Amino acid sequence: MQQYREIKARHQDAILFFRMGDFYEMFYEDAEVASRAIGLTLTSRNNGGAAEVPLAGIPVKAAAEYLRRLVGQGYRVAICEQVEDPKLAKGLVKREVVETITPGAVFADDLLDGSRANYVCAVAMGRDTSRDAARDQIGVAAADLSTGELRLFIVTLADAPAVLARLAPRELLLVRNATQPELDAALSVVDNALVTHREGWEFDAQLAADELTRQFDVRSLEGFGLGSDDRAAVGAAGALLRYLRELQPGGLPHLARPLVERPGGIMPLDEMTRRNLELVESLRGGEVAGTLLSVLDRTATPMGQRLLRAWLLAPLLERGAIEQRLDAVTVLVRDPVGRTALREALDGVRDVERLASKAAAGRATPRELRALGDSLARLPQVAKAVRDVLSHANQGGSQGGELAHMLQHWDDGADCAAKLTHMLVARPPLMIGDEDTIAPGVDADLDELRALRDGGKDAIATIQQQERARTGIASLKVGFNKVFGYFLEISNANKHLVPDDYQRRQTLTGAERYVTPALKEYEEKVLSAADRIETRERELFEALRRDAGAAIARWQVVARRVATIDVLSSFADVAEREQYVRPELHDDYDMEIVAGRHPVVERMMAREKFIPNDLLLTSDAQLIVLTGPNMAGKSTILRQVGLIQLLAQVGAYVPARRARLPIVDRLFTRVGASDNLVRGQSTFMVEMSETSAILHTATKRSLVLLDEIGRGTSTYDGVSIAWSVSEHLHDAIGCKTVFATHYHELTQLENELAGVKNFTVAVREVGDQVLFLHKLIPGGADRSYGIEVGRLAGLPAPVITRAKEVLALLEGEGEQMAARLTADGMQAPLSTKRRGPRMKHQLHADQLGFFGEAPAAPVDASATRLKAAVSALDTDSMTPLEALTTLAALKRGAEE
Ligand SMILES: Nc1ncnc2c1ncn2[C@@H]1O[C@H](COP(=O)(O)OP(=O)(O)OP(=O)(O)O)[C@@H](O)[C@H]1O
Repeated sequence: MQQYREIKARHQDAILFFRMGDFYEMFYEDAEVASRAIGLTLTSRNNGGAAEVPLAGIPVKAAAEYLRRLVGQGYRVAICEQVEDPKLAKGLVKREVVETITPGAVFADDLLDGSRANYVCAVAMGRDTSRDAARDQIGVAAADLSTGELRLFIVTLADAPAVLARLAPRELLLVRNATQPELDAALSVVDNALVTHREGWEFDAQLAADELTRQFDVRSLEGFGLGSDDRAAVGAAGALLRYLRELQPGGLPHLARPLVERPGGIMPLDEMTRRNLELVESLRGGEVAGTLLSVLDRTATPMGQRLLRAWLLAPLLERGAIEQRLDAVTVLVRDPVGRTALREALDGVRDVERLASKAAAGRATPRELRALGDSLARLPQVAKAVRDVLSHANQGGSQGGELAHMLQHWDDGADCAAKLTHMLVARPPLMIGDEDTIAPGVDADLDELRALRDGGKDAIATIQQQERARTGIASLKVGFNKVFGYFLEISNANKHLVPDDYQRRQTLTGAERYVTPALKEYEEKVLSAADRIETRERELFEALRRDAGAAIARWQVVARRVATIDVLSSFADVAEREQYVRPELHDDYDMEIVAGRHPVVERMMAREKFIPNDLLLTSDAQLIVLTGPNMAGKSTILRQVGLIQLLAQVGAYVPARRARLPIVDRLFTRVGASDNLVRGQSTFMVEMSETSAILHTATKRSLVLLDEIGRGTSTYDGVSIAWSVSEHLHDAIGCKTVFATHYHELTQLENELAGVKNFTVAVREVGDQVLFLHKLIPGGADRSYGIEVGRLAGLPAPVITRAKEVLALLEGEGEQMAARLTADGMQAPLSTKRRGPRMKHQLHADQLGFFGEAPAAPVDASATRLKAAVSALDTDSMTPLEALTTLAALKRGAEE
């Protein structure tokens, strides 16, 4: 236990799997935690007379499954192996922790999702002093151990959540005890990540620079595009490297040189937009089904699948870069035959990125190394298919954009592929020794040993014939087991025929097993050959794996290119199948979508059922107020505009007949009330902070899509906020905006502001039923048909009838109110600038009065009346403003 305690002391925060023979044992608290977490049986062990030690063990062979479950629940597990042969050990067997597995640092396939990267991110805060006004700067270092990818991000505090949400790390490394409330807020977008705190000095930029230069064997970090102002990112990378090295004491030979990303090239997508547009996860359930990703994913390789996901979360901002991708998609769309050939070539390509990483980390099994070889061997076909597509395109005068870049300095590692497929058998075993791994004809020694082994086996088979003839026992057979080796088995019925020179080895119920000197002689040959074969195979295999792994940088590059080709061809495939068009991008303001469709909703119905819609946003119509009944399709139109713009900036074709689009610098989508209660904020508060973020960040070049601002509060507060938000977006920001709302009052904005246009989604009334036409037409809606939708949803008939009565009453009230307002000399009923607080108050009191729940001011002065009024209040459903207003009314009542 002494050895255990010493090792455990160095791995306090992990569950220690302590190797003892064929088991990993866990002791004390580790055993208790593991037994609770994954239902292991807890036993105990007598610790030399001292107290009982809780103990739980798992067989080494079954460890992968237990690991998967523990790590899946967010635990870290340190694997402590016996690092010397117990037979050769003098005294206690030496043991060491060979790796620590955490949710963010795993290699095993069953702990990874092939369709997404598995990042561990270190985040540090710094200051950018290079500008006139020093600004907070966030450095994020992200590593995916399974692919060897290392990325550094230098972002502003405001953009940090977008980057982190995009990376969706499984594990976060933060400075211990740092008081950084701004950073904590930014980090709140990361769900379900294991947080690991590290000492502040580990994030020191100077130390980190040393760490990085040592790891990548370079003189300075300038070659990576890192300068002295990037202290936060460098610090984060240093801390991350140090941490990963601790987890992998064997080193990180497969870690690629860092790719640095700065603001500018990529549009930061905030969490609400990412969620509301359901880019890679559905709003409900967080699944891929029903997302943009699910529609666009026709990739053939896991690398392509991962890259597609990353692209959808990182739209581009530079027109040149976008056009490069679009050019590539165009040549692929125009050449269906070439594209089919390309997709066929891609089809058998496995996860080169992860397989190569395993090879470099010395973990690839024989089967995986062969899969790497087979996949690399297919790459020349991929290159040929791309070349064919490009040469067709060239004949038509097109250069091929990004696709052409993929072939520049193309290195598919044909040499290595040939070596791997030549040296390894076609279907190698999972482990050396189970079956042959190295192909025949590769190594003379090995061939000779195999001839010996096979000759021995043949000789043994001959012995069976000879001995049957000699003894006359037809059922005599030669067998083998690991304990006794080769033997001759004779059933009890024939025991009397056994010759004298047979030596008995084993007695079974119905038979006896014997050996002869000749059998032993061949057995010796066969077994020693088998031992030597395994040793030689291991030598050859490990050398081969080292060679393949040493070229990791080449494989990382080619894997990335294959992924890009795969995504581009997936875009082309979807474009053709779903009849998407190439967006026409320009640098001006206007946005024109002709017959646009929602890529996901249209797939949920027969193609002709989905009604396409046109949308024009220009400086004369920069803010569209979109009203219309419930269920008419307002949210669908809103989202489809966002998705079309996003797809265009990702470099994909878009679901429309024609789309002339500007490049927008930001895309904001606030839809409905998102459920942020988990984060301890009220729905309305969340809505307001999201709106506030948009107003602070949007520019003239942004696209803002708002659905139902202000719904979470009282009608008058809501309308007032929606009104002033629209004015601000129109006057102060000037961005393109589509504002879907049930507040029909907002349609009056069209009369007041030059760039506002009203649109509505048409419905037709047939009798007392409503037909949803889903067609966008100019003008405003005057009714919501909410009750009709309630009826469709199955509200009981009496409730519907009563709702209609109440509506009629309310509408009567509204008319009276309008009349009163006009009498008061108000121009536009909702020109809030002109309407003072007194008036708001008065409106409110009317509203309360109608429902008769709260006391309308003035309240009777007597204490009993006041008490009754207070206890009648439904405080749970009141908004803060209602509460204040009512309180003021009560106070006035009390004072009278
Ligand atoms: N263009 C369209 N063509 C065909 N069906 C559509 C179209 N747009 C929407 N729909 C259908 O109508 C349903 C309701 O659409 P949506 O949620 O966009 O309505 P809404 O006006 O935003 O409703 P609410 O105001 O109640 O939120 C969609 O789920 C879809 O089935």
